[in-house]
Amino acid sequence: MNHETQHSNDSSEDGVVADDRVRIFDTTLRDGEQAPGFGMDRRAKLRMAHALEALGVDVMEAGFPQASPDDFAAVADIAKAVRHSTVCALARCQAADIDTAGRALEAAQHSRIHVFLSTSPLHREHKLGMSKQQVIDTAIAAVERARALCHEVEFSAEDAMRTEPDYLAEVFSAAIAAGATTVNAPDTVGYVTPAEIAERFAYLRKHVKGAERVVFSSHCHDDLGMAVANSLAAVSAGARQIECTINGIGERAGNASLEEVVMALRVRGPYFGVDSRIDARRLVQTSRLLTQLTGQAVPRNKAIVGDNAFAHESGIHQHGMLKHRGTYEIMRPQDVGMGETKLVLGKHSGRHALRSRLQALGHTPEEAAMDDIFARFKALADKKREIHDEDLEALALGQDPDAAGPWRIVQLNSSSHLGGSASASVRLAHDDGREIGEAAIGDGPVDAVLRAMERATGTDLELTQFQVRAVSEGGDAQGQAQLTARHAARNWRGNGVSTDIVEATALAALSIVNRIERQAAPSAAAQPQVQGATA
Ligand SMILES: CC(=O)SCCNC(=O)CCNC(=O)[C@H](O)C(C)(C)COP(=O)(O)OP(=O)(O)OC[C@H]1O[C@@H](n2cnc3c(N)ncnc32)[C@H](O)[C@@H]1OP(=O)(O)O
Ligand SMILES: CC(C)C(=O)C(=O)O
Repeated sequence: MNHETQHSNDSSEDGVVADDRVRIFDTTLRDGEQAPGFGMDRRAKLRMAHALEALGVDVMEAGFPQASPDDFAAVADIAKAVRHSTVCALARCQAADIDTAGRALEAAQHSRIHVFLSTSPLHREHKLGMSKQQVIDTAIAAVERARALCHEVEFSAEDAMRTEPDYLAEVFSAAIAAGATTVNAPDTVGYVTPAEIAERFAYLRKHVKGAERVVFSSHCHDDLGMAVANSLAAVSAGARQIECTINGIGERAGNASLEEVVMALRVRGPYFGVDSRIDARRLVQTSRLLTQLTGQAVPRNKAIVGDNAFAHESGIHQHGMLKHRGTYEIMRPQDVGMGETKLVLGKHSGRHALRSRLQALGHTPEEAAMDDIFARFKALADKKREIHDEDLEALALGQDPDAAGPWRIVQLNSSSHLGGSASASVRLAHDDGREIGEAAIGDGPVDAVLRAMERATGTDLELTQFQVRAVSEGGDAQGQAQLTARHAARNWRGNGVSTDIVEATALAALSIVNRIERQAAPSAAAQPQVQGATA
């Protein structure tokens, strides 16, 4: 099958390649998929291919058809389905691989065969057993064979960054003469530094014959954590294709992350002077689809797509964000499809963020109440990893103004015994300077703590109603204890909120005792009738 070679490289009339944008060559479905734990069958690969096309990748490397019947079928499926990206297949410089790739790509709207061959001394000698000239001859034969079977050919010099620069230029010159329209210089083992790769690409663009007619491509691995930086350094030195993967998946430590490369070019556009055509608003959904298809999640701190990428917990950051978003964000979450910025309330949060959230929930506590709410918030946050809105509601509720009073809990312990009984001990402090400790045994921890509270405060509480309800999510959810007790021929109601239901009960009892004591105080007559107290 002969194909008129059509440059998908946007080359101008005289064959000089347009320099104005970076082509995104996604290899999620090949380099990404070949890594342990990330395998996908043909159905999964087709679903991912549709997402990559919608994302706007210029090229998607759909697989390695010679690898297996299922990978051949996956490439063929994708070639049939995808219309707005070039569909690429990888092949060794062996006739059978190349012919198989050509067959798999037959239905493609725009097809590319990507042939590769090692060029470094170590690979030449120990892996291939080839001389320099044999490598060149093999590469030429492979490119010429592939040209007859697809629209365009890419040649990769595997382990290019550990290849002698002058020899690498010689190999690329031969591949271009044979018909390659893209030449790719992979950092196959993730070895090079940004300064070195920039120097190498500048050298290649100067010394490769036909350089002006082809696209130079960079394919970086992350063994030393420099894949994205190296890819961007290559762009600065003239590379106009970056090979990358969603979530940075790939061999060993993975490849350059597509979302990071794309957003670096987008956010620092003036610095790089070129951009890709990726629809960045689809980055998060594409990342999550890959997670769903492979079952491999990304870490919370993953750049661009991680759950924490636009989440702020520390009080200083939250205060800054409330004043001006640019204090701690260099892009908007909406730009990558992440939704809204999150100010996560937790033990590192400050008053500004807490007040802001309470106001959003309809609570406008007075300054004095705010200090107490903040203290209870911090105590709660020390126990819970994240504070949910329900927790805040409960705190605001639990901070019933009537509940404030002379008594406060200093220490509380309880333990259950075989057979169901329990013991509890409390240490309470009073505004008048008293500090009282008492212990009690009860039918269970709630009964025991109520008895201990009665003993410590000298207040008889005849429990008439006891309700507990979860007021937030998760295993460490808070519970709200609501008590009704009779004292001095009246019903008194109190509530307490805590992740520990025994503590919630103690707080509820304390709110009743405080209310009773305030009621008994000389100025009580001036106070309004309190909620929950009935004759
Ligand atoms: C850097 C990269 O990521 S390259 C892509 C790596 N991806 C994969 O390998 C996944 C798919 N691979 C496979 O399924 C298998 O390796 C196959 C089907 C391609 C080949 O399997 P086998 O024929 O059993 O060979 P095997 O994988 O054991 O060894 C590789 C052979 O290819 C040769 N070879 C390796 N790279 C190349 C190349 N670029 N061009 C030509 N021959 C090559 C090796 O010299 C070796 O040859 P030998 O069998 O004559 O000794
Ligand atoms: C096949 C080539 C491009 C590759 O994956 C590598 O060298 O890492």
